[in-house]
Amino acid sequence: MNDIEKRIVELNALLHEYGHAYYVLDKPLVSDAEYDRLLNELIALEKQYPEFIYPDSPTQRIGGKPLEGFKKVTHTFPMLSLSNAFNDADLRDFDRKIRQAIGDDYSYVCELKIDGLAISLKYENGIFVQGATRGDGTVGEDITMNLKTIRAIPLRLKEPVTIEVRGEAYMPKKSFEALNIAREENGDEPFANPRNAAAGSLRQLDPKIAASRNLSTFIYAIGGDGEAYGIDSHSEMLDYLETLGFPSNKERQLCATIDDVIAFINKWTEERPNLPYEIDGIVVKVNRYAHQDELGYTAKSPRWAIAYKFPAEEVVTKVLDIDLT
Ligand SMILES: NC(=O)c1c(N)nc(OC2CCCC2)nc1O[C@@H]1CCC[C@@H]1O
Repeated sequence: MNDIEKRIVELNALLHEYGHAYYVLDKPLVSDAEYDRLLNELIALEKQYPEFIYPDSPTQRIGGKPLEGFKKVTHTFPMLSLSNAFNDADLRDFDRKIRQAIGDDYSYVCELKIDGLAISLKYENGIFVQGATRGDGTVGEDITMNLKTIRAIPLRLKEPVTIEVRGEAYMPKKSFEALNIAREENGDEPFANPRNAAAGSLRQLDPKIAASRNLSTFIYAIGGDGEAYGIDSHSEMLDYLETLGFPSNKERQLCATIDDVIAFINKWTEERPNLPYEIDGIVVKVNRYAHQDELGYTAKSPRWAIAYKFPAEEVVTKVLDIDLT
């Protein structure tokens, strides 16, 4: 490897590290100016030596020309949905069924239910190779080009593993507000909510539009059985995803009893407006994989998980500010 290629490899590694620190850990290691200086050096070297452009180079996040359409992708493992709970009685009913099936030595993991768009990401030997929407759970759309523009999605993992992960792509509240102001100024129809805005952004055929929408993501599952990675529980799996370089939501909590689950739900019912992203509920999952295997699945969702849905907020009709002059 000559000195030029050595420098290109070094710049790739540095920019992956700095990008992870900034976009995933929210703990910058260098100034924006330093990051941009290194990125511009890499762009210049790749221009001069295109044979040394790596597919997972940070310069490849915003792809080339707009697509004609989206290819269909059949998920290796179906992307399941969640059954719903709407009140304490539903939650206690869920808990009773769990206890009847597996006894009483179990615990739950509670997660914020991110109100975005479910996605699936495929990595081969640690390199991001394909990303898709959930679609109908079995067949989704290949939106790899658009997902590459999401800075929180690593193009290269910290370990060279071959893995498929699932998560939620979302648009932060502040980005949603700014986008709608811009759309109204341009005479475009504003998006109804951040979920629609995220979905609309990822369905764009031109990746430059998706790149401009400040999307992010939280990853919350491994496709297929996590045991293959030496993991025995959901909480361990989330920690493992973080060591690989994925963003996972830190507000999760291990709950020993359904009362603790209800306390967690009450806490986030209060805290919800202060979050920088929209959530539409709390996902409750039995933690240990052995228990998940025992409980199994219905046709479309796991028996070991439930989504508590917040009550739909009554729509406050906008009071038109009438000009009284
Ligand atoms: N939206 C979420 O934050 C979320 C989550 N935190 N955890 C899961 O667990 C999956 C894996 C097992 C079955 C559902 N799913 C989520 O969202 C799903 C995507 C499709 C339907 C649900 O909204």
